[in-house]
Order: sequence, then C-alpha cells, then structure tokens
Amino acid sequence: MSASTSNPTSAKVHTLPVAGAQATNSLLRNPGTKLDLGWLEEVRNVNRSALEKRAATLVKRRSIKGENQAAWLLRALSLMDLTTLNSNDTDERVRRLCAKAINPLRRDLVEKLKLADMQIRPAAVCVYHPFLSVASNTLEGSGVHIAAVSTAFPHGLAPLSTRLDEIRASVGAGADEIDVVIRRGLVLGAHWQELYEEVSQFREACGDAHLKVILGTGDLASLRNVMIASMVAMMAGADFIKTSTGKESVNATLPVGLVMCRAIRNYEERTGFKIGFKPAGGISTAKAALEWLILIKEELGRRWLEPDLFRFGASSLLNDIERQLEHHVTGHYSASYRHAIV
Ligand SMILES: O=C[C@H](O)COP(=O)(O)O
Repeated sequence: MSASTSNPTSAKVHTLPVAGAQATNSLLRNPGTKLDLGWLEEVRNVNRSALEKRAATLVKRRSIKGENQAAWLLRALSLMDLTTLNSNDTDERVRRLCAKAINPLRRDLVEKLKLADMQIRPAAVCVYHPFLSVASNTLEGSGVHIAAVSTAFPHGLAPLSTRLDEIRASVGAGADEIDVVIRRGLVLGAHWQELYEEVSQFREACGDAHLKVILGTGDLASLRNVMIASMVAMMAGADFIKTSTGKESVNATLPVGLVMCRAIRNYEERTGFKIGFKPAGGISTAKAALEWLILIKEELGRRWLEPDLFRFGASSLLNDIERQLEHHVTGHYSASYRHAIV
C-alpha cells in the first residue's frame, strides 16, 4: 500500500502530526470579488500532458511509511466528508453512518494506536436534504459538521429560484456546509457572467453556512474550463471548490486537482484569501488518499492539510483506511466486509 519510490535516494519521508495535534490559524472567510474577466482572459490553454507528468512524478517520488503512514491515514480520516448520496438512502442508513462518524475506528484499533484521548473523527457527514434532521440529531455535540448537497444535485438543472430555496431549506434544517453544483452548460457555453451571478446568489442564500462549489470537472471538456470555472466560483464567494459529484463518468483525478490547486494559489496571490479544496468521487483507497495529500502538501503547502481548507468527499474511503490501520497494528489484513461502513 505504500507510495514508495523505486529510487530510494530520491525518497523523501513526509512527517505529519496526527490529526488534532496542531492548532489551525483562524481563517478569514472569502467575501468574493467583482467578476474580473481580465483574470479569465489570462488563462491560456492548460498543458494536460505536463500536468499528468507532474502528478505522476509527485506520487512516485514521495514515500510515506510506518508510523508516518499511520499518522497520514489518521489525517486523511479527519479531513473526510463521510458521504452517502444514494437513491436508496434511508434514515436508518444515515443514522448508522453518523454513528460511524462518531466512532470511526474499532475500539481495539483506537487502543492499539493510543488514540483514546484524541477524538479523531471525519470533518463532516454529507447527505441529501431529507436526512438532515436525523444527521443533526445523531451528531449533536460530536463536533462533526453536517453538509447537504444542494441546487438540484447532481445535475443542477432546476430553476434558479428552486435551487436557492433548496439551499435556504437545508441551512434551516441544520446544515452548516452546503455543497452546490453548477450548471455545466454555463461553462461549456462560456457564460461566465451568469455562472458568477448564480454562485453569488448561492453564497448569499448560504448565510453563515460554508459554500462548497462542485464544478463537475468530468463534464467540463477541458482543463482550461476547469481553471476558469474555479476562478469564477472563487470570485463569486466560494469557501471551497470541489471537483465532482461522484456521479459523473470521470471523477476526481490528480491532473484536475493540480489545475484547481493552481487556481487556488492564483486567487490567494491576487486577493489574499485562502480557498478550500475538496476532491470527491471515486477516492476509495488509502493509497489514493495519500497521493492526494502529497499533492496538496507539495502544491499548496502544509496549511491546506487542515479541515478548514481540505476535505475528501468519499463514501467508502474510511473502510480502506481502517483496514490499513489494522494492518499497521496487527501486520495482517482482514476482509474488507469486516469494515463495512453502514
Ligand atoms: O461528494 C462525494 C461523492 O459523492 C462521493 O463519491 P464516492 O461515492 O465515489 O466516494
């Protein structure tokens, strides 16, 4: 499972304190800016093969092993939006998911890893609107945030007034984070002004709830579109930009992640505001999670490895993280069904 390199001399061990061990500087919320089309015109064609090479090199060169690997996996756990977004979701399923968020690791693993005092939990649980009430009752007092997908997730094709009402209803029902989807057609048609106005209204409807803007990158046709859509979402006041709904045929990929990280860096250079990043969709193995964390640390820096600036959107990642931690403490793997989340 290790991300080790074939050339040990180029290996660099990343050290990381386990989740919860480091205080986070408080973050000023992005107020957005006016839409500056000049910033968008500066975006040239994005070189896909250079990004693919960079992503491949990053994850090959870096190695995370032993104690460090366990620390990084615990960090990944604490950066997770533990998600269920299925047509057959039920109150009972969401209740079980929330119980898993409160106690994400088996008691024997917690003891062997000496984590009893650390309260390591996913950052949030992410559900559809009808399950907010059961999520908020089950998670009360746990410190786990409640995220709702909104704006006609996953396609975003309801009338704007319906989508705005949906956000307000979810905030009213206890969501403190709202994951909205954009209309991909606005990107494909280069309707940047309209995209900006819609996202600005989403932000206003969120009030104090944090806004994550899902771009649906697998639908956007080019990496240049991903870069521009990222910039527009941030200018319109996004707290996070997120890759995918998990329902597109292509989900979160590392080259797309690089483009979005660079947009985040660019926005910070221009405005001073740090924006969060959430890759989501298809991230189901501990190995993939470690690759993402390496990419984020290299591209955006250590500050982004905190839950106010980074999340994984994932429905089954916790299962594999628990399995790998079990391997770390016992030296052998158990069957994955033993770690089923719900
Ligand atoms: O936002 C989260 C995604 O929908 C989760 O996708 P996944 O089920 O592929 O992990």
